[in-house]
Amino acid sequence: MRLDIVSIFPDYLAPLSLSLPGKAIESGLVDLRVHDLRRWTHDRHRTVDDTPYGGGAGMVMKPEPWGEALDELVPDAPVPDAPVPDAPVPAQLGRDDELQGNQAPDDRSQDDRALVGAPRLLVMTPSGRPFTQALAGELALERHLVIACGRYEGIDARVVEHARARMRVDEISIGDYVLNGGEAAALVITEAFVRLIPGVIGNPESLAEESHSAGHDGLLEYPVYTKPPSWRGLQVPDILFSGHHGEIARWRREQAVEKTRARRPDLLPAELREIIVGEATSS
Ligand SMILES: COc1ccc2nc(C(=O)O)sc2c1
Repeated sequence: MRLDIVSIFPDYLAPLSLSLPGKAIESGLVDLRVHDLRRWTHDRHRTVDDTPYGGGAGMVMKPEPWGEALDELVPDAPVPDAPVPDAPVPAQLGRDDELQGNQAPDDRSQDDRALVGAPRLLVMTPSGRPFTQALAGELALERHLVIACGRYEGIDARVVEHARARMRVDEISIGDYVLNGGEAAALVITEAFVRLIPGVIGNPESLAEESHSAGHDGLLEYPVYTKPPSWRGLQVPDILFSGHHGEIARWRREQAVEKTRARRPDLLPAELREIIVGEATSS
C-alpha cells in the first residue's frame, strides 16, 4: 500500500515511524509519504488559509494548495480496466458490516474490485462518517490511500467536490468530540487499518478475538490475565487454570457478552439483547 498524508504539521505524523506502522513501513508493506501542504503554495508567506465567505469566526483552508497537492499525488490515472489481482482478504471485517449488509471483498462485483486499485481520498473532518473497524478492514485492502488533514474551520468544500469527480472520497471522523485538526485522527485511523494489512501482524489469529472484530461477533474483549497468579490480594479466575479449553472459551464468551451489555449494548448481536418482558407488560 502507498499511503500519502498531507498536513500543515507533517511532524505530527512522526509517530507513524514507530511500532507496528513503523515495521509495516520497514518491511515495504506500506510506502508512507508525509507531505507539507505548504509545498503547494507559491506566495512568500506560504498561505494555506483565508477568511470564510459569508463571514463567521476562524479561517478556511484555501482550495488551491489542496488541488495542486491532489493533482500531484493522484494523477488522473484511469480506473484500472485490467482485472484486479485477488485483493488480500482483510483479517477481519467489523460487526457493522452485518448491519450495513457489506460483503467480504471476495463477494465484491468486478466493478468494486476494479475500484479497489483506484486511489482513495480520506478527508479527516468532524462532520465525517464515523470511523469503524469495518472501514478499517476495507482500507487495509486499498493499494493507494491519500489522507487529507484539515485544520482551522476546515477545507474549502470545493476540494472534496472536485476530488469526487476523479477518485473515491470518504469524509471520516474518529468521534463526537472536537480536535484542533485532522492529524490526530489520521494517526488513529492509520494505526487501525495498517495492523489489518495481511502480513503486518505476525499472528493474524490474534486479530480474531479483538473488540469490535467480526470474528468475535463485534463484542468487547474479555478480561485478560497473566503471571503472577495472585497480585496485591487479587486472584486470577480459577477457570483459567483448569486446562478445559471449552470451558475457558465459554467463560470468555460470557465475560465478553456481559462487558458489552454493560458498556456497549448497541454492539450486542440481536439475539443477545435482553428483552425485559416483565417491565414492558407491567404498565
Ligand atoms: C479542521 O480540521 C479538523 C478539526 C477537527 C477534527 N476532528 C476530527 C475527528 O475525526 O474527530 S477530524 C478534524 C479535522
